[in-house]
Amino acid sequence: MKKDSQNTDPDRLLRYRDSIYAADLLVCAVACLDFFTFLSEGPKTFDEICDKMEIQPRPADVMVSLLLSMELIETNAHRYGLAELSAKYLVSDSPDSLVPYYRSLKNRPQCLEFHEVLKTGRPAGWSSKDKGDSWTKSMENPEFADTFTAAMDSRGAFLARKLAETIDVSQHNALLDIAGGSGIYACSIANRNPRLAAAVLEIPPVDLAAKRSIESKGMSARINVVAGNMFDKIPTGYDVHLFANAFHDWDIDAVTTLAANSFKSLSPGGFIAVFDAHLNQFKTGPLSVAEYSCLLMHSTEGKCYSTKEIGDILMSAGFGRVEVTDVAADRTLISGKKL
Ligand SMILES: C[S@@+](CC[C@H](N)C(=O)[O-])C[C@H]1O[C@@H](n2cnc3c(N)ncnc32)[C@H](O)[C@@H]1O
Repeated sequence: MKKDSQNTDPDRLLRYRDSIYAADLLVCAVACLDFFTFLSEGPKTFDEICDKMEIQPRPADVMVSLLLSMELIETNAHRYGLAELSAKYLVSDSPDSLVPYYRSLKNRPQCLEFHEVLKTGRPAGWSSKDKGDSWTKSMENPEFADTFTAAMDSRGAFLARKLAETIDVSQHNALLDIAGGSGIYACSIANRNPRLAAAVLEIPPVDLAAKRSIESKGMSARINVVAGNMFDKIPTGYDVHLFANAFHDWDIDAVTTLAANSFKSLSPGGFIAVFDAHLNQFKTGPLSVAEYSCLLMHSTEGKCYSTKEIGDILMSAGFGRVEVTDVAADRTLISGKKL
């Protein structure tokens, strides 16, 4: 029987799914890189880690955040060193070493893929599909795009409702949900704000999936779908730009371009709303976000950014009054105003 106090928020279920790649990255760090033995020589800077391990900054950054969040490494004065637990158990020549135990799993496909992503910086196939296309390429296939968009829609049933309860658009007129997927965020926010006009910008063929999904929610009269590429042009006439779970698919240069495109086309007085799983400013947690970042680093060109990284990008694009608000399930809303 259900207890009165039982929490039915799906936080745990989201986390089980989103953290699925994290343990493989730990195995890869221990068994493929022998990373902790390397650190046992003494604390290293991030650049030294990348140079000596011959790994690329984007995946290396995700690995370092994961190990910091797991409290397996520590940071001091921009150097990373061993924590007590890893010094005892994850260094090859320690008498208590568990390295051989981890090494016995190093041929797991996901572990080998991580080694490749770390070395090249290029993402592996979505869902570790053998010789599969990258996520960006896969999204050009209408069948994959439909399945992926339905997945995003199901996650949005909870998260979009929570965001709609949090975001204040009462002084604004028109929202553009950029890379809006099924349009569930635009629908939820429009439902809660009857005066607000709303549209979804999506790249073909996902624009068609968005149209179908919006129609199935009975929202076609309120939510327009615009087909287009957010890197080329963001349509004008909107005073709220929502990027929900969109920045995390791209590297930092691409995210910088998106923020600049947004600032250019947003109406004066409007604001950008970045909704995502963000690391804290020191990139030491939350652990659930550091774990999710492993999946994104493995399968896309992105990762989970920190609140500081996004804040800095928004400010350099020209946005002011940058604010961070907790929403739900370790997701945050970062907003910045075009003053
Ligand atoms: C992770 S999904 C997030 C979808 C939605 N915002 C959500 O949270 O449910 C990322 C979306 O970005 C869209 N996308 C990728 N590249 C794009 C581009 N160049 N222009 C517009 N949308 C793009 C994809 O089609 C996909 O729907």
